[in-house]
Amino acid sequence: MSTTLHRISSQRMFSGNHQRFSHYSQVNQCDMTFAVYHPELATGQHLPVLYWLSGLTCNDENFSTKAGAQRIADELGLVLVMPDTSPRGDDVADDPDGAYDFGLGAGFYVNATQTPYAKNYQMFDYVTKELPAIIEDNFNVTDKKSISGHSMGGHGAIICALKNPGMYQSVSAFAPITNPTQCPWGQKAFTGYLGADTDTWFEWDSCEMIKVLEAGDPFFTLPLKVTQGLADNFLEQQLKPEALTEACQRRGKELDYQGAAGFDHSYFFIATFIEEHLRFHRKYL
Ligand SMILES: N[C@@H](CCC(=O)N[C@@H](CS)C(=O)NCC(=O)O)C(=O)O
Repeated sequence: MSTTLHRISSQRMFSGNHQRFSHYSQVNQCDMTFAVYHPELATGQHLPVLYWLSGLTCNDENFSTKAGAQRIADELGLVLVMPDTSPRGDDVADDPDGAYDFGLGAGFYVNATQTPYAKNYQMFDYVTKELPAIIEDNFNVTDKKSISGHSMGGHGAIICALKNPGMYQSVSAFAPITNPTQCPWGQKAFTGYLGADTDTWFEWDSCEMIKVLEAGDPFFTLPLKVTQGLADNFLEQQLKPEALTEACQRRGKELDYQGAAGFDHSYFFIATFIEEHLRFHRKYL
């Protein structure tokens, strides 16, 4: 069934346009917002897509206004697609205390199974199925796609790749929450979205999934790049980059890991390294 898109805004930017859309999401059963930057290097040219998944508290606008990605995407001929980080709306369940790390702005890119979240929080299906179908139906894109993100979204990007063998050409992450079953942000989110039975959490944890990957899984050869600020105040308690580097090392999975001295968790960090990540993805798209 085709989806009706409502254009919220359209701004000329470099050779192309930065546009925001809303639409009714079948999987999340509410209106969702996303942004697309499409270079117009040659009118009508079909271009590959990089999906960007943002972190806690964000919507589509944090990345589009702070990362400075469009200038490089324009040069490289890459379409950027930036979804929101959760369902939204007055009828969508939120954290009971309105906390920033669960509920609105914090969908964690999982498919919730628990009441009342299961009704609207199907963010994994949204970013890996519904949104790509909408993008392919409505924009001049090829079927080549890669995925990247920050923090909750950095982990989300890795999970999307792990759970969809062959779907992406490359994956990268800035300061991902690598091992959510072992950190407070992840434990809170997974308890709320997936329930108290921790056995159901492992298929949503990148380190746990890498541990049990079958030999020959396409993830083993998927280009993977991670950049982590070493002055990030969430480093030890929430992000645990060594959990991911160790999981990859144990399974012989190549990982281009860069610790960036002096950088924190902010979009100043992302703005500094986004060009490296976009050039990395372009090689495979
Ligand atoms: N609000 C939280 C931190 C939330 C946070 O740092 N969010 C990151 C993603 S995990 C972000 O990108 N924030 C929005 C921004 O910097 O524009 C706190 O004060 O501890």
